[in-house]
Amino acid sequence: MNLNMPFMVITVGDTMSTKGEAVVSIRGLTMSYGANQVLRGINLDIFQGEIIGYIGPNGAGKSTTVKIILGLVDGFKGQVKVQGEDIAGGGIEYKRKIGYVPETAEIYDTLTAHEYLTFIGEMYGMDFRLVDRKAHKLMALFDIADVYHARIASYSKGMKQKLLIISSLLHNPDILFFDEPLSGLDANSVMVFKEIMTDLAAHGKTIFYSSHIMDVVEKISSRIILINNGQIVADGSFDQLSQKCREGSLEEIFNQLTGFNRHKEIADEFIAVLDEA
Ligand SMILES: Nc1ncnc2c1ncn2[C@@H]1O[C@H](COP(=O)(O)OP(=O)(O)OP(=O)(O)O)[C@@H](O)[C@H]1O
Repeated sequence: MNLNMPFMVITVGDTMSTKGEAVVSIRGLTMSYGANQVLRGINLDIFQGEIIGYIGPNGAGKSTTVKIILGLVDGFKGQVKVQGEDIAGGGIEYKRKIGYVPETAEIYDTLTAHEYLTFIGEMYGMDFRLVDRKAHKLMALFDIADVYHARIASYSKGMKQKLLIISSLLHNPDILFFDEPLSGLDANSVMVFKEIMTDLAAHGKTIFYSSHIMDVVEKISSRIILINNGQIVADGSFDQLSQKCREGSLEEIFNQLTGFNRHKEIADEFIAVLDEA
């Protein structure tokens, strides 16, 4: 592992001229919570059909970036455009084209999935019967159709996660933001969801996928963006990043670019503290 260049910026993506207009365009994005400057000048263009693996250490600002794009967080500086529309303009129409699986979600869990999903669908202007039929079919494909009329409070963690995924996709959005979408899913469901992501991109959808599961990000992403200390420190396909960093896995690239190699030392110290009398 080469730790001599922990904070270099690696950008190896194509230029805009080869890909048309950006679906999401971010310029000079900064964001602070009080004295804590979380984002320090993010510049980013995301293009149709890309699966962006958006990675970085805990607290790096991944969820904050997504929430700003979705219009859920105010107080940022810089410019964010979604399909050419500046989100600071106050319009909400662009949100119809977006689906979102948040890292942690508040679901109305006294509702049944039937009630919840038809409510969400109708909020997007869908016909009740259409959303009901689609919701039931999608629940069946995730093997949870039998609880369609059961209260969400009775669901396991993975069942709730499947429900969140379905609710993000019901209205067939063009741009998907998935924040740790695999959380709680069993191995079979992970395989299904990975295929769904690939198919969505092949159908021209754009996916912004934030996760700490490096081997999935490595395999699924057409482009990987790593942020550290509020800045983009790497941007390119896995093959491009691995050639530049001379590392074999995304986990090792992550270690190198975040300047981290103390895992063994920290684990040893952790055990030593547990052993203290
Ligand atoms: N509502 C908030 N108020 C104050 N600080 C916040 C708030 N939300 C996030 N932060 C801070 O912003 C920083 C970035 O948080 P964010 O959730 O964007 O990180 P992340 O990269 O998604 O992390 P993780 O990988 O742990 O999910 C952290 O220091 C966090 O404490």
